[in-house]
Amino acid sequence: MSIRLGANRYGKSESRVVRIVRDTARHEIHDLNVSSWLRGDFEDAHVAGDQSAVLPTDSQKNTAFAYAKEHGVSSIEDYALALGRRLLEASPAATGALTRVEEYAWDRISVGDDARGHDHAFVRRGGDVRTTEVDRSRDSVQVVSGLTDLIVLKSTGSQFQGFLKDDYTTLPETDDRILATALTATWRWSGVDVDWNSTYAEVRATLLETFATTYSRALQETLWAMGRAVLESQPGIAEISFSAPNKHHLLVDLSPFGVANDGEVFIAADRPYGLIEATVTRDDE
Ligand SMILES: O=c1[nH]c(=O)c2[nH]c(=O)[nH]c2[nH]1
Repeated sequence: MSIRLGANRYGKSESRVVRIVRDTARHEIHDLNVSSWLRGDFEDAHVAGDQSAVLPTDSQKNTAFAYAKEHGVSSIEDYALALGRRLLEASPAATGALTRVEEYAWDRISVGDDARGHDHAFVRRGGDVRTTEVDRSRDSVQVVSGLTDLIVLKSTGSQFQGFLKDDYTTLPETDDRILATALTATWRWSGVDVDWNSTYAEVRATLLETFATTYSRALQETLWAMGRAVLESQPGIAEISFSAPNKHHLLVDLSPFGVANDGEVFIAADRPYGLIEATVTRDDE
């Protein structure tokens, strides 16, 4: 019998790093969830109990906090690039470092009629979360930007019909339904010379506008339309991937009460949900 160690990696997950920029009276906040992993030759740590090559996950966590100050957080991508570079430098046995960062957005509290909002009081913005994943090896780097939990709904402009039917198919065809999802999207950049913050806002706006303005014959078609629109407008993006739970809204039968329901009252079913996933990519990638 031959047994060997397979793929392995290790790191610190979900350090909640909050960086306040307080160089002036008008503070800024970056509220992050940071995870890192090192991969490489860590065989001895597993099979011989020898930890001499292992940079502790505690040190990885400390670096995440120190770098929030030493490098700063101009964007989560820029921060993750720097953190990954440092972890790789600090760990000779590592061949790669993966850094994942989520950012929770805060808005300034508006006070009176001052449109600028308060200098140092914030209210957490609900909704979607910006994400990045930076994968560094010794001679390459790959940046994926993204968002998760972008909850969107169309109250019409969506159908689902003409689908394959078998003995177990009961779903009625519909030419007018609610389409809703909590979108996760990740887009891979072909380089790193990118304005991370402005492109993030542009991609998010493109996703929303395409969702709103495209008639949907299925969530699959909507993902394709959103992906195409992003690749058409952002030459630096090589591919975009989606994970989209179909948040079913089922028409409630009000006829027992003698009440008509022409697409007006729905039950939002949380489970089960269809899960539609797709990647839209350039031909030459
Ligand atoms: O947009 C949809 N795609 C499907 O694949 C599917 N399947 C289903 O039951 N409803 C839907 N809706």
